[in-house]
Amino acid sequence: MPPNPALPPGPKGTFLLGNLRQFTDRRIGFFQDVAREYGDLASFRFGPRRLYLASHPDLIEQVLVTDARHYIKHFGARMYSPVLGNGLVTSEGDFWLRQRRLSQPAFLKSRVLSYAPVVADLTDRFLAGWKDGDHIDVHTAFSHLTSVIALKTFFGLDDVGDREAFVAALREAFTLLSSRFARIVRPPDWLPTRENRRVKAAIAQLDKVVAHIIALGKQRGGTGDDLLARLLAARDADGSAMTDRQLRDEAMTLYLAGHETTALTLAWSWYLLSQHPAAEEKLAAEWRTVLGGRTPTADDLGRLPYTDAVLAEVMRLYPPVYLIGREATKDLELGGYRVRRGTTVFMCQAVSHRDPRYFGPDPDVFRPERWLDGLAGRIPKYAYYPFGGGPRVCIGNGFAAMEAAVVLAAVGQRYRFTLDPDAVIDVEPQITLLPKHGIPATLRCRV
Ligand code: HEM
Repeated sequence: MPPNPALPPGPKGTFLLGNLRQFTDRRIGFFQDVAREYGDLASFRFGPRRLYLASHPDLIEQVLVTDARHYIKHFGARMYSPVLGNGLVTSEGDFWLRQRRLSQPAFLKSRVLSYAPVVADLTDRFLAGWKDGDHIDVHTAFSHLTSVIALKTFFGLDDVGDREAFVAALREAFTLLSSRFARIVRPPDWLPTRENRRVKAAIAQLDKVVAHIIALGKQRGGTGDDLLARLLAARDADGSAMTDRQLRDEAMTLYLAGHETTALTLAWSWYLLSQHPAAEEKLAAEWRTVLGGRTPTADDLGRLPYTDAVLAEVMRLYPPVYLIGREATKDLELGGYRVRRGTTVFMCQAVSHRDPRYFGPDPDVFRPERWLDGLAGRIPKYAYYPFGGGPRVCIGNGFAAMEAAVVLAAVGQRYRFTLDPDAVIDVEPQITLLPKHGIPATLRCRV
């Protein structure tokens, strides 16, 4: 049967903006309402731009896997290309494939597990600065730790000055670019507006800092254990290596894709555990039995089922990447409807992961036990997809799982977190799912 040429059902919007205001006001709430009211495939509009929301696992699989070659990343992802360049997250086609093949060996399971001792050591050092009764913002603290871990394991960077220069330059460039996302009209990049000049200066500064990091990597002769050393040594089938520009783009991409996402997993973990003492106690019991106070090693990682269940449940309720988008490169079919070339299809983990069809009558409840009896094998693959799927699945998912489990167990054996009684915990969905007002808490020593 030919696809229905009509649009899938969806909310009414205003003439000029479409549904953009509803989206910018509530983001996840907007997607939840759209899925609930209009079903597994809905449509809406941002200004002239036509968008779909796919909420059924089969439709998500069709976009991410079956029809993957006919989709590219959506317009929002392209907005960050001044920072990310042609790195793995933003590149397309043959170029992306070549880069993915060159990078993949650095993410082999055995390589990833070899970073566990570095993660453990940096976490121990980080904890040396903590004491019982300290008041912290959990999100800020774990962003700092995962940033230190990323800069060391990705680039071999220890120097505090280099680290701070990189983080500051990146923050400036990213804040400027993020503010462009929700605008329908923005001046073209070549126009010398005040904002464009600031973006240009911020990116020039960032490029300088990254060039320095890459030069340091080359000085070490590519012999280090970090990801950069592995990218420096990587050779294509024709023997060619990555150019400096490619190295810059991949370095930036890995850092950006790889540290805040893991920091959020940890921050939301401590928040949820602080609210669920029974789950926290079970976790502590698992660590006592398996680790007995030791910082976990790579060998321990397969022996911590409750830790894995907690992390799966945290990423179900608070998926660090809560939205994925793809743009059709030709007219396609999806769920019986036509997807015109240029249409963006969104898939929202924050909606899918709370779908009662797959997560039962309590989809909003934090219950790690639900993962212990084989739930992952019973639900469709794309009912739960914190790391995306298909050819563009997260290349760092094994790294993230290792890092989160090591840090959680290393920290959790020593400290608990008591949330401030007047804390307001709310989400701020930007590219990742941030806690809007942070997660203010007091540290309590476990021993
Ligand atoms: C809990 C932590 C993490 C989460 C939830 C996460 C999530 C994701 C998701 C959903 C995608 C797919 C985006 C799309 O399809 O448009 C992705 C892609 C990617 N992630 Fe992650 N990520 C995490 C950690 C990491 C780490 C640690 C690294 C690097 C070491 C990393 C590097 C990347 C890269 C390079 C891509 C692009 C892959 C490609 O398109 O070939 N991520 N991530």
